[in-house]
Amino acid sequence: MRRKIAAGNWKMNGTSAALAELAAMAADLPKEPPKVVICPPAPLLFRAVEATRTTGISIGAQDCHMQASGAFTGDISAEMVADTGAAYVIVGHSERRDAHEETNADVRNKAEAAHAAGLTPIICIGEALEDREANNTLDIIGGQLAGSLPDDVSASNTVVAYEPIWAIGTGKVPSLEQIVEVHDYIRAELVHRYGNTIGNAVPLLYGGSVKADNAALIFEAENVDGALVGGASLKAADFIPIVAALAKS
Ligand SMILES: O=C(CO)COP(=O)(O)O
Repeated sequence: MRRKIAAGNWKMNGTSAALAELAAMAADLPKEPPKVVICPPAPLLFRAVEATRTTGISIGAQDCHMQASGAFTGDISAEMVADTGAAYVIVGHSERRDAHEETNADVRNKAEAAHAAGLTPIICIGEALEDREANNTLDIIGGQLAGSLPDDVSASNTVVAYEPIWAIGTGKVPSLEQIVEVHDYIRAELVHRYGNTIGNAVPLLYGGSVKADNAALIFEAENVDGALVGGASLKAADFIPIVAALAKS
């Protein structure tokens, strides 16, 4: 069975006061929880790892640089992320592809840097509204998969997150049929490139306006193995019901 993962991306939200939410999440995890990963802003990584050390929660960063070190003011390397005790790193989020002009090749290089540092990259892909409206969704997703995923993907070292850009922070969620179509396509592409064993084992997350009241329906899709949650991961009271829905699915 594939790993189920409930991941929270706090984006540029949260100061040290937000660490209390991690304790609240840990206290309310369902019995036999899925893997829970919280990705706070980088300044909180060390303390978030400390705060979750004896819980079932893992910590991830929201980005890393593709180089191991050097003159890259303001950036952090995968090795630095790993040094905090974090185990995951989001790469290729659409907000970084957009605001920082990250290309598929950049994302692939970041995923390779993550692997080299022993981190599990959560590699994000997703189409814009104009791609969806022009019926180009699967072409875009296929190109992002081919360009953003490294060759050294294994059953345990990579997670892929499908986040349609038009669903992020908008309250708009694709229909279950649309989610099934894209996730089945991603699964088929992974099997095609990496073979049955690896392709069928890589967890696929859905992201984009996942909330407590729509999570159970989304988790009905066979190739949805969890969620990458933005706004609803900031508060334990909003996030734990999503974790519980995943545990039940
Ligand atoms: O971008 C996202 C997670 O990475 C999704 O954000 P929302 O859940 O706020 O729509």
